[in-house]
Amino acid sequence: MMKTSILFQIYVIDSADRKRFEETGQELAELLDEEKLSAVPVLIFANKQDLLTAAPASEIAEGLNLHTIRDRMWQIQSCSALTGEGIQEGMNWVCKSVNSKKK
Ligand SMILES: Nc1nc2c(ncn2[C@@H]2O[C@H](COP(=O)(O)OP(=O)(O)OP(=O)(O)O)[C@@H](O)[C@H]2O)c(=O)[nH]1
Repeated sequence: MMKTSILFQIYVIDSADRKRFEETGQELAELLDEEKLSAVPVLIFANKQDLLTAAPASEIAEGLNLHTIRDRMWQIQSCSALTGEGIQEGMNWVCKSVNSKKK
């Protein structure tokens, strides 16, 4: 029997916790450096968008230098785990990316 494994990464950021953006950026960079997971699609959820204090996804993307990622597909999706907003869109992107890699 042939075994296939589907790999992807999901990273959840608290968009309202600006104090931790720097730490978050370092953690994400380490995650992306992980050799074994190179080329694996990565979805970044910019969570807690229901809060007025939340930084917009575009600002987070810029702060984390996401546009410098070249070795894998990536997507940042604003969402709220509280209201459910954006979760489906994010998961759709993951499914699409995983499928496009299989071809
Ligand atoms: N307003 C709001 N609160 C959220 C959202 N998602 C999670 N929370 C709240 O944030 C708090 C932390 O959530 P956890 O699920 O414990 O997250 P965690 O990453 O384990 O938290 P840390 O221990 O801080 O790293 C909880 O009180 C959640 O209810 C969201 O989208 N909006």
